[in-house]
Amino acid sequence: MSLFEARNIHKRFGARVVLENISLSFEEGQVSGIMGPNGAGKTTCFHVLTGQHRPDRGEIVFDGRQITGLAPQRIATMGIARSFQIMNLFDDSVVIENVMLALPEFRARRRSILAPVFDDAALVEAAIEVLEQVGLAAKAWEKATSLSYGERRALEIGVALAARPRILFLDEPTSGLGTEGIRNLAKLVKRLRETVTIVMIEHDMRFLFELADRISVVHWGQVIAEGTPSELQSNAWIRRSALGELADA
Ligand SMILES: Nc1ncnc2c1ncn2[C@@H]1O[C@H](COP(=O)(O)OP(=O)(O)OP(=O)(O)O)[C@@H](O)[C@H]1O
Repeated sequence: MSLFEARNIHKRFGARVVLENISLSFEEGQVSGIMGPNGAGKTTCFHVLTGQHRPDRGEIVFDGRQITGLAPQRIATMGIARSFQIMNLFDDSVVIENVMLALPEFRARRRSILAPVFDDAALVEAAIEVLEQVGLAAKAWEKATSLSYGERRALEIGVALAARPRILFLDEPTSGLGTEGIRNLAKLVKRLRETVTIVMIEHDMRFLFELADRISVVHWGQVIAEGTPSELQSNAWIRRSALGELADA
């Protein structure tokens, strides 16, 4: 059985049907990609899978357990983490504090986010470990605002990893990054896939085709194609569509 499965998901906003009978499955230890044109329903799909939106129909199963309709906080504690399209960091804090605040042991021990955190050696050590995973340990004590855009993206992933998820959802991780930032992010994803299952929405085809084991193409709120990168490169629809920039590469 797949680690994560969404079956026959429907989602509408008023009269607008955004997801129409979407089924997706993500295997443990793999990088899964979701691609599709703007407005296809990809982000809505992530919102439904991670609990921000309740589906109108369908079910979501994680590690054999029904999570359909559970609150996002509950879903997060079960080992499902996500990053958002818009970066969501505490800019006035130092890098390490962003991670510390997201550690489950911080949440368990501290009642107020205003309480001092740096006197807790175990928390600092746990946060440093996460920062090492995303290549930011050397910048632990710098202000979050001093980071480059690519480093901020890595920190955002670190914040998601602080919950020690089994599956990590990334919504357009390359957005806003230049060539070097994308290259560094690709290296980071390759490292992280050793320890966490990854699902990412991505417009950058080169990035996605290089990293993903399997890709689902979402269009008009449906999965219109699915397969390995090489299977998809020969898919007639992909070759015809504007998404097929790699088809002839
Ligand atoms: N809360 C909402 N209420 C009404 N309509 C919504 C809501 N959220 C999304 N939509 C609509 O659903 C459609 C799909 O949006 P969504 O953001 O999921 O697409 P997407 O594939 O992620 O696009 P992009 O690649 O541009 O991020 C859009 O037409 C959007 O306007």
